[in-house]
Amino acid sequence: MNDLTAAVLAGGRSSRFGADKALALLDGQTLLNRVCASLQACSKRLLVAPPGRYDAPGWHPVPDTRPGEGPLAGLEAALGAAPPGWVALAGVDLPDLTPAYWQALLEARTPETLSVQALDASGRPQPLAALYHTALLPRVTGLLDSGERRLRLAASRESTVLVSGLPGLRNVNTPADLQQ
Ligand SMILES: Nc1nc2c(ncn2[C@@H]2O[C@H](COP(=O)(O)OP(=O)(O)OP(=O)(O)O)[C@@H](O)[C@H]2O)c(=O)[nH]1
Repeated sequence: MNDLTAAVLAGGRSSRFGADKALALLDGQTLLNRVCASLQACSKRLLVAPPGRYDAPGWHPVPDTRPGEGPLAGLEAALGAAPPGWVALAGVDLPDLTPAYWQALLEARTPETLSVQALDASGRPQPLAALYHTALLPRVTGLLDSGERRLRLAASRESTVLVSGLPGLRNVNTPADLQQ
């Protein structure tokens, strides 16, 4: 994962969880540390979150360009801070991601690809554990400027490769999600 920039998004409100879910524990580790561990092999590692909120050694803090405006805005900050090339974007609330998951996405790229996303158990792409090319930055900025906030529109269908059958897509939104 040498040519990959990691970007973990941790600027959310955790309103459904009721406390900061980045700091919730699963098997003795915070969700933030678990997600970061899956991307530790990346050459550059960015943590997109409010300044000073988390202590993550080895992770470069990146402030949101549009604080509180959601994951698409977090992606804009990540693509703007990354060197040209591929970015692995991860929500802090996907604690079962592994290096093997990211490796599978990397291997699915083709020359025309600008995003690689995995299909979850219900067959929907998971845009919060996905690869994005920095060439998408103008599109993402245009979407945000026009009032769009849906992360799934960050890349066109034609430029997105979908991968099925990958484990690791548990998404923690509520305390009950942690028990499953
Ligand atoms: N940097 C950044 N990350 C965000 C922002 N909004 C959400 N995230 C992150 O994106 C991921 C998915 O967030 P959600 O679960 O949809 O939103 P949330 O605000 O964390 O939680 P809820 O308040 O329960 O909706 C999490 O890792 C959040 O920390 C934002 O504005 N900036």
